[in-house]
Amino acid sequence: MRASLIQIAVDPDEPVDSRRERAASLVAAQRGADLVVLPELWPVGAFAYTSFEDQAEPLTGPTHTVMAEAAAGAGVWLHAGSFVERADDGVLYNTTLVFTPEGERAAAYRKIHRFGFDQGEAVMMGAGEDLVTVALPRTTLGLATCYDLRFPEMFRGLVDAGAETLVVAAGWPERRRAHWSLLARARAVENQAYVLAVGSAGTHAGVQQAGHSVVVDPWGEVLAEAGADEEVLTVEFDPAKVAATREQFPALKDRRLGLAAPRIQQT
Ligand SMILES: NC(=O)CCC(=O)C(=O)O
Repeated sequence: MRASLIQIAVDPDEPVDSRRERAASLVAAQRGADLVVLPELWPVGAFAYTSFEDQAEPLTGPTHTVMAEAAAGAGVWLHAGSFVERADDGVLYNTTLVFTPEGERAAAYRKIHRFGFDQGEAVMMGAGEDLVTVALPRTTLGLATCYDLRFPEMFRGLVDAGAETLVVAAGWPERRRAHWSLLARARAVENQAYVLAVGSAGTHAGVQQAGHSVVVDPWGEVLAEAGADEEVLTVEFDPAKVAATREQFPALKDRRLGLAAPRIQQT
């Protein structure tokens, strides 16, 4: 399979509509790929909290329209990163869209773990409740967004639901880049799955982005890694390697599920 990770730069001086058109052009240039992935909140910027209200869109708003057309135009599965969704009841969500090569929406995932502790996204947005997987012809995607990367139990849930390729769309800051690289590899090794982690470039509301999108195989090897600036990272990977790795080194079979609520001995 060939995947293209579009590490788009978010420049506050670029109008959102222009960036949307630019993202669509970048997707159009990926014809021939099986899967194209964009990062978290690239229309507005993951840390541009003061713009969330103004830039919120309904599920089928401009980002949905432009990305559906881009997927169909290029004939690719498109993980369109995430955008600020305003639900019918007015609640905002950090929502990821996935489109088929025909431009049909295959999935929508609302970010489960909101970042910011007592501010920003954590107080401005609702939390998703559902794990989401998407069956492609040769692999099943498990969807996660940025801060989700820190929660291994979520990824194990995705694997239990059949995910073999874990896609993390992020707007990860440069100052915690070491965590990004480490956690992407950890999620791949512990789940014996591919991890496609796509970040953004540029500066979101003064927060320098890490870039360094990365693709890790089920053995924890880094297959490809981007630099800090805008670029498209293209990688070929073999989905069959997930089953092969799980068979050759069957650690997932050694899970002690009965200990999910372990007895505690205190002395
Ligand atoms: N947008 C995010 O979720 C940022 C996450 C982050 O900065 C971190 O986990 O560190």
